[in-house]
Amino acid sequence: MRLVVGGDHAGYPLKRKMVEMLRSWGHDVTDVGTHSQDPVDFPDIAEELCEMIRTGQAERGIMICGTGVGASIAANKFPGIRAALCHDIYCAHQSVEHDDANVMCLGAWVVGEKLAYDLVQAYLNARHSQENEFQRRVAKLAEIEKRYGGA
Ligand SMILES: O=C(CO)[C@H](O)[C@H](O)[C@H](O)COP(=O)(O)O
Repeated sequence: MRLVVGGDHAGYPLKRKMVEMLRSWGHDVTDVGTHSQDPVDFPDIAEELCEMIRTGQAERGIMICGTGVGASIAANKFPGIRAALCHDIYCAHQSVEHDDANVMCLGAWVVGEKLAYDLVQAYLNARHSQENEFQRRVAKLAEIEKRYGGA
């Protein structure tokens, strides 16, 4: 899968390992940074990551900050982005199956490395359900964006 991965300074150590792991699994990964533990602002990383999805350069994104909260708040500001903060396996796959999440957010201060890999695997293996109720709800999210000025 074509993936974009990013994170702030708090997420950097896990993000670096995650990029390596995803590549070893055969994914085509773009790493939008950050590339050190020098402080950066997560909204700037989120913008770059989300733009790659919005322009079709990546199918899904994974964004890692300290808690995953800032990453998810920021990513959900961008039209067309459905970001899910997932720290359990059930949400990791259901966020795609029901809600077609195209960005998964993780907190590097919250989950360990091994759980993070399992969460990402569950997220990437999941597919959005074609059932009417789930399609309808995702379409309504897009309608809300249009009504409130999103592109
Ligand atoms: O967890 C986060 C936001 O929800 C991010 O990692 C923030 O950048 C976090 O607040 C980092 O804090 P720091 O004091 O700048 O390391």
